[in-house]
Amino acid sequence: MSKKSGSDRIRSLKNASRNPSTNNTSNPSSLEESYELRPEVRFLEDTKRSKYDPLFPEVEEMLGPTITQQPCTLVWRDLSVHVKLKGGSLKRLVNNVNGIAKPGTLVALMGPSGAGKTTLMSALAHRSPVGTVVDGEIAMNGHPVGDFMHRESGYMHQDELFVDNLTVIEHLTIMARLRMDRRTSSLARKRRVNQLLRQLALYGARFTRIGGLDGRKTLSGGERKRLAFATELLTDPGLLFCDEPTTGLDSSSAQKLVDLLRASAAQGKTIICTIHQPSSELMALFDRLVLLAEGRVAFAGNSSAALGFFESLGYHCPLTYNPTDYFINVLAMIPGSEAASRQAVKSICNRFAVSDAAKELDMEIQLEFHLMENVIQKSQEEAIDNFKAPFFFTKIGWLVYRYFMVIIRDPRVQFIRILQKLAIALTAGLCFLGTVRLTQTGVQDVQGALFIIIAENTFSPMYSVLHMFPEEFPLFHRELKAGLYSTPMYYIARMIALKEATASQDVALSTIALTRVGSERSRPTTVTSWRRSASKAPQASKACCAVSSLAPQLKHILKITLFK
Ligand SMILES: Nc1ncnc2c1ncn2[C@@H]1O[C@H](COP(=O)(O)OP(=O)(O)OP(=O)(O)O)[C@@H](O)[C@H]1O
Repeated sequence: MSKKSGSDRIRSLKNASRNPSTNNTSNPSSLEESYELRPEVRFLEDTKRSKYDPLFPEVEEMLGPTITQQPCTLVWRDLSVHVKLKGGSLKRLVNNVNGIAKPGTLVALMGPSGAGKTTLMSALAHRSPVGTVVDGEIAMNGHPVGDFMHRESGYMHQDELFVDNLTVIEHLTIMARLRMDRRTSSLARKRRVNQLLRQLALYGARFTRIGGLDGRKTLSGGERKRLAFATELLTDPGLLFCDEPTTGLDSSSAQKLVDLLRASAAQGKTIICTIHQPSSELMALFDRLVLLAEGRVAFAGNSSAALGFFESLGYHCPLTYNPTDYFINVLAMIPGSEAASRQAVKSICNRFAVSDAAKELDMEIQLEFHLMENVIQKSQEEAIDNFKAPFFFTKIGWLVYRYFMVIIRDPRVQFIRILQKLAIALTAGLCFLGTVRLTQTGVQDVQGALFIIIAENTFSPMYSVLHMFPEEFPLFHRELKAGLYSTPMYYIARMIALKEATASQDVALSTIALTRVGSERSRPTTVTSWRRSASKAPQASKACCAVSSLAPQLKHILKITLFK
């Protein structure tokens, strides 16, 4: 593929979204052509095959894509978002906003910090935090938004969270199992993972660990963002929300990521994206710009029309200025003159509310609500009801696999634990070597040995899981809200993985210590003691997991357990 100049690329990407003939999900070449794939993802030089390879690329080429996304139109009218404060009063974060996002469009949601961008996007995606009150109408394809939005739309968070010890392909495979319809064949799942690895230029890094502290190669910031994007694209949702996807990336990685968003929009997706300080070239890739300030819409429309609107209000962007930076500066609160800034913002929002652009937008929204009520609602309901989540035990199985990998992929911790167990077992065994006798002293010795073994099998697993929940809570909470699994599923899977991974160590401790202590004459007693002491560890772990889940932070848990 020949290298295109920036403006050529923007033109071709935009044309792709406008031209229905190329705007077809059954033609993956449009994405590949518009997004310049790195040479290594073309597989030509890649001869290494392993059991993790999702599918051989030539088979993939033959089969072509299977998933067909549904075009999504999202409309919101008179939308206000309030948050409940401690005293019970409500604080308004988003104030009576209207808007529309159509298939094939990439919408940039911009505004100064604290303008309400994340709050608005969470409300649109039906992912508002607890304690938030959303008023107004939001509809996707004629259906008021509800829990189905977790399945029908993707949400790329600003801070991407992963199980760091997994490799890219393991992560995507597990996510495909948890997210995709249970009737999707194994072949189709592998094909989807394979497609995404290729399309998002992650194929070369498919065996790379996502993160970790053991000095191994891990994903770069840009690759992590692309992996987060790939995760959301697994089910090929028609609607995608991206919260500051370019934050923390250098300009070239940011450009590549927005190119990807643009290319996805060109395939018919509706993408709403909050973004900070985009360059002019990046901004040119967006179809629509929505400027928020103080929770209100200061402008909505084509980014080129924004300049005209601000100029009509007397705000002239200097030639050397990036227009979007200029708009944000105009709408930002100036320290020391907040009242004047607020007044200026209020006046801009009021002027926009009565502008021709706002009237046009209102008409479009009214029309969309009207059409939706009559035409599409039924088919959308059918499509929503049609989704079949994976079975309970399938999810548990894949979660167990994931957590098992987390445990065994941290060999240093395992190694230290084994050493510690061996040391304790040998010390206890040597201290009480051959002390099992049917005398008063013998019984007391056995009691002492059992106490040490049981204490070790109880307290050591307890403390080793104390940090577990606080560490995993953010990811657990996010995946729980996304409907990937339920709390009981998480708990059961976590416990099974924990038991399987550590049982051998606990059994080894009891066995070594008790065989040193015990004698040939009391083998039945030794076996009973061994069984009882080894079984203490899982029970202790489970009890401590319950304590671990009581508080979201480790310091709180230490306070609970140490009674500080
Ligand atoms: N739970 C809450 N309680 C009180 N105020 C809140 C709460 N959540 C958000 N806010 C306030 O609402 C406003 C909008 O927050 P939001 O996160 O939507 O802004 P933003 O435009 O996304 O900002 P940024 O670009 O800095 O991420 C901010 O002033 C924020 O402090």
